[in-house]
Amino acid sequence: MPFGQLVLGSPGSGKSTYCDGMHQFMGAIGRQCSVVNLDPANDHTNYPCALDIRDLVTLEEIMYDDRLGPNGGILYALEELENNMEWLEKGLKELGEDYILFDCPGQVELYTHHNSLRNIFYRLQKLGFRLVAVHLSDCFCLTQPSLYISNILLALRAMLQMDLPHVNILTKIDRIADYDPLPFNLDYYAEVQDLRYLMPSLEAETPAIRSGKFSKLNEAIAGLVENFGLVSFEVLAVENKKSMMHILRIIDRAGGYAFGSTEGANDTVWQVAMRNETSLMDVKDIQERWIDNKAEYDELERKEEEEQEKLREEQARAAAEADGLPPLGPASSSGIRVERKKK
Ligand SMILES: Nc1nc2c(ncn2[C@@H]2O[C@H](COP(=O)(O)OP(=O)(O)OP(=O)(O)O)[C@@H](O)[C@H]2O)c(=O)[nH]1
Repeated sequence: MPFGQLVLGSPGSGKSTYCDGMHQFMGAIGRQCSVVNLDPANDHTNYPCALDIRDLVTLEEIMYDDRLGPNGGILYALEELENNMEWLEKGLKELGEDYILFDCPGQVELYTHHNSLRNIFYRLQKLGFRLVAVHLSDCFCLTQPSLYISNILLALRAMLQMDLPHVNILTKIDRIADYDPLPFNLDYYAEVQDLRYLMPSLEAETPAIRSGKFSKLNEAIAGLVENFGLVSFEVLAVENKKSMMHILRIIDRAGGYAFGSTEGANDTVWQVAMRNETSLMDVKDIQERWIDNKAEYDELERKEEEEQEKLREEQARAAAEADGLPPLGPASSSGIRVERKKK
């Protein structure tokens, strides 16, 4: 049974970098996976692209042929894909891969109200794919209450529209310590606790429109988010292996990968749950990890990785000697290194 992640998020939230990092991380843990590019505007991918929507349709062609702008062009391209699902189905079949990362376009209309993306994945579900929507938001949004609340609304809308197991992630969390100090602990934002505490800073942000109506609107939005009670965020620094491991565990649970590809196969659900429970205890307090003691943790993890690297090299050398082979060069690093794009 194939599994997949739909990587969603507004432009620049880190979707392609995530796909690249997750692809490398899965390679390092021995899980075969492929990345499929579904963004018709993405003409350069850092990851090895197993299947590319641009082989079916490109944004430039659509904009030229149909005289559309970039936003309309992307929506039209996804409608094209929806009408040519055989192309995607055939491509996925030929790949024969058990795990696929789908790098989606950044146009938010595609996962707030336009139906093509939803219909495409609905078709894949019918083919047996077990999918998880992974919705990314740049943690920069925490620096302004209005941005943070907009991102919550966006995440909520995407959850309702995509109607799939869903994991929301605040990306680039390694940068959060570089921004101005936040008025609340990082957990407050990640757990989406009572938004009413943010109201004074929200109103201070826009003094020109402060009014009774504005306050009521904000309270109504806070009430709406609270009533749904669906949104919370995980945090991620894509080059940090522990952070990637934590995210993948959560996604595996959300999509059922953690329970094996067929019910009753291998370990029981309880065995898997027990195993994950102990590993989840390793998760640190995010405020402490990414803000209060970030430098100390970075240094600690760097040393840990160096030691693991040395150990791997020694083991590889010992294994080669035992087999009577010539000594090996340095073992290949399983660290995630992603290419940085200049924006
Ligand atoms: N520091 C840091 N930078 C990151 C991280 N993830 C992504 N970035 C950077 O964020 C920028 C945008 O990342 P992309 O992966 O291009 O974002 P995208 O969502 O694919 O963007 P579009 O293709 O425009 O929709 C790049 O410069 C990345 O290097 C992270 O975890 N930490």
